[in-house]
Amino acid sequence: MFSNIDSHDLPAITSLLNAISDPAVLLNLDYEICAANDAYRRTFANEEDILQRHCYEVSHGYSVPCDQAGEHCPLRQCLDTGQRQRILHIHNTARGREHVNVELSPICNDAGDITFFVEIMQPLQHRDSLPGQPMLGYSSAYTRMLELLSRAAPSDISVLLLGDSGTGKELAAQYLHNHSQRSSKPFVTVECSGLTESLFESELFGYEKGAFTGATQKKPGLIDAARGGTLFLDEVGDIPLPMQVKLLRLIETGAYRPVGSITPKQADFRLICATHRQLEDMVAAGTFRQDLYYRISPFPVLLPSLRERPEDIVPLATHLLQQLSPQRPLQLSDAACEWLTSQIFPGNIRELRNRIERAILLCDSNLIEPQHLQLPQRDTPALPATAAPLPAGLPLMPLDQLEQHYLQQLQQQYEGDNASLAQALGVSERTLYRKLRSLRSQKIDNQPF
Ligand SMILES: Nc1ncnc2c1ncn2[C@@H]1O[C@H](COP(=O)(O)OP(=O)(O)OP(=O)(O)O)[C@@H](O)[C@H]1O
Repeated sequence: MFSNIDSHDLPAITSLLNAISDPAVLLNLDYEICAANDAYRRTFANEEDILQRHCYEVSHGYSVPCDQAGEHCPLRQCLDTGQRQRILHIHNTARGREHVNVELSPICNDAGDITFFVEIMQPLQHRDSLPGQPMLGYSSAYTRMLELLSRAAPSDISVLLLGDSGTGKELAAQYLHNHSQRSSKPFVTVECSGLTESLFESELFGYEKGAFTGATQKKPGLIDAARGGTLFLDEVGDIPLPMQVKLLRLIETGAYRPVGSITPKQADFRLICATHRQLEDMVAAGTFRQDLYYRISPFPVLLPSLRERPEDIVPLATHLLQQLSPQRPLQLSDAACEWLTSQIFPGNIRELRNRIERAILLCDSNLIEPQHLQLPQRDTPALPATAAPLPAGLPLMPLDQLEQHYLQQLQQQYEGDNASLAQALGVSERTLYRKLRSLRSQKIDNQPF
């Protein structure tokens, strides 16, 4: 029947595969499913006969192998390297599209040539960061990010979550905690921006009675609250330099002293940090300690912005619609989907969420149209009124030169507030920094138009 498998062998191979509790199949070199265990049939086959069908067609509905459809193909990689491969893929299941951890191992003949593969699949269950708050996204940029999270979650490694505002860094931190061995212990968030030095110490380390005016009783700190669990330092890039030293000491020694106490205490937490800032640039500028940067960043994960995953906008908007208005059977019209996909959301998912929340209130029927989603004035944040219009009769010049003049002028108007400037221009701060860097390196003259 199939390459090298006799139909008489099928029951024995199937019962071997049944020894694996996760869904598993035997594949041949032609990507055909030669045998499948019961768990696979229950999870993915949906009562269909899947033997002799191609894995890429059953799993993804493709007519060609994944690597020819622009995705990573573990079978191809396994063939190329001869090694076991692990990857996070999106599979069609009876419940719809789901992320699945795929592990593919080669089986060789006596001559050492690969003849078959055993593929074991673990659906990435409980993708919820919080109850009812799934990490939603099917684009390859998002799937790659989710794969990193799922690999890091079970270990105790410190993770640094990077990404623009509203990309889901806090949700990702919750996900890491919920899928870690510390998940039954507390998840404690420290909002680092705006903390003064004394507040930082007393909030984080706690204090003894009488340690300072107003300390009428002993108070445990957030490190105590996170004992055994996860400490999430949000906006870690906003911690001023004097406090960075204290944080570094804590991370390096695991020891701290409550304010007013002489007895050191031992901390026990897994550290997750997040920032929308470019920490490497801050290290270069001397505003973030290099030693602290290395301590918090052994496993950096970049959360993609919505601009990098426009195909996720409509699924996200649909999910938000159901989440924010569970009682009403609201839907997005085709025009609304088209409009949403064409938009730039500098505030990412948070901004999308705000638009949906507003549209729910404005829509009287069950169909959300573009006008419910559009803001009254402009759809992209307007530049301030002080932004000078380009003068008429502007000499013809290369576009990149024009961009440089324009950015230079805007930078003066924004007085160095690059975060606001980036938002107004609809680009990430990272992109703006890159453009400004090239502007500085080219030393264009400072003349306005
Ligand atoms: N993948 C996702 N699926 C569904 N909702 C999401 C996803 N990512 C983020 N959200 C929602 O978007 C909003 C913003 O997410 P979150 O607060 O985690 O972003 P953030 O990157 O931490 O933002 P900031 O840097 O401004 O603090 C929240 O309401 C969150 O529930």
